[in-house]
Amino acid sequence: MLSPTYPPAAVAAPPPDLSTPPSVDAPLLRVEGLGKAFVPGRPVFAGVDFALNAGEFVCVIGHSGCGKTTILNVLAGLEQASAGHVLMSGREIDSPGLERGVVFQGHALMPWLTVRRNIAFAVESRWPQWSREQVDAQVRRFVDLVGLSAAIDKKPAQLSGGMKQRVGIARAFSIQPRMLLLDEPFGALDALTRGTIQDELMAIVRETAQTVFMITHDVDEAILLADRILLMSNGHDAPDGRYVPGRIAEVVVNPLPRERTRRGLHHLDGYYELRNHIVDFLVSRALGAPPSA
Ligand SMILES: Nc1ncnc2c1ncn2[C@@H]1O[C@H](COP(=O)(O)OP(=O)(O)OP(=O)(O)O)[C@@H](O)[C@H]1O
Repeated sequence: MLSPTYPPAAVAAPPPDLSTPPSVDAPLLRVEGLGKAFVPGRPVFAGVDFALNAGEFVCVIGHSGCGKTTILNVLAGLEQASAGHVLMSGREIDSPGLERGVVFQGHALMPWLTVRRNIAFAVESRWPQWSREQVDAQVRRFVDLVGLSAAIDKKPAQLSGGMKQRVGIARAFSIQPRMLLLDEPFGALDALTRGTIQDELMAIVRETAQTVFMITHDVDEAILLADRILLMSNGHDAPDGRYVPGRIAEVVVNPLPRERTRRGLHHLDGYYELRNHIVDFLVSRALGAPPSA
């Protein structure tokens, strides 16, 4: 079954242009009937279907426990699903791979290595045939992109939380993955640093046409960054006693202009409507509560 979409099709989509044939481009990633049960008979989520097109930025939002990280781990190949398939360019994902870069909330840097060596380690794994000069040029390019050139020979303990998270992002981008998987990458940062890194991430994603799947709890972050936002509901017991697994309850297409900025976001037509729609979902529908009278 297709997930409902927001805004309603009549408002969101212009009439189809019948003068050109429909696109035959297959999505980069296709998730079909995905389910995961840690406890038999009570899957965290089930029947999760979505696709990611190349160059698209998709965020997933939902309350704690609905299964966001589990889905991301399955896409990363770090966890096996109980049901369904994840296909990347038509091939099943069943293990980690360098075509998928992952950034977690904790930066997961190697504390004994400098920024340069942390990133070089990833680059050397991706291109083992590269010379030392090629590796170093790639490292410097991505360290520069996240504004850390001055800290390239420092170790993680000498960096702030925001700087460490930038190193994690530079490392993920430096292997030029076909898809980037971000699990609340800015969750531990203060609001100011978070805003700066959001701007940087957006600039890099636009520059590199990167495909991104990102988990966030921050509605404004999703509205700023995402082309589409997947709203997930939690598994719960329905009033009739049936167990209802978590699922993607709705797919929200971001109608705001793609060249938006953090500062200008709340001045854009449609911003408050979109924000209220997502917040309403989180407050009244995401946990499976019956609609209030
Ligand atoms: N390895 C595991 N063994 C048993 N249960 C697990 C395991 N991993 C996750 N779970 C359970 O699955 C559910 C979904 O977890 P998950 O971390 O995917 O949720 P989430 O939506 O990412 O939550 P949060 O927003 O808090 O990070 C939770 O109830 C969690 O306790």
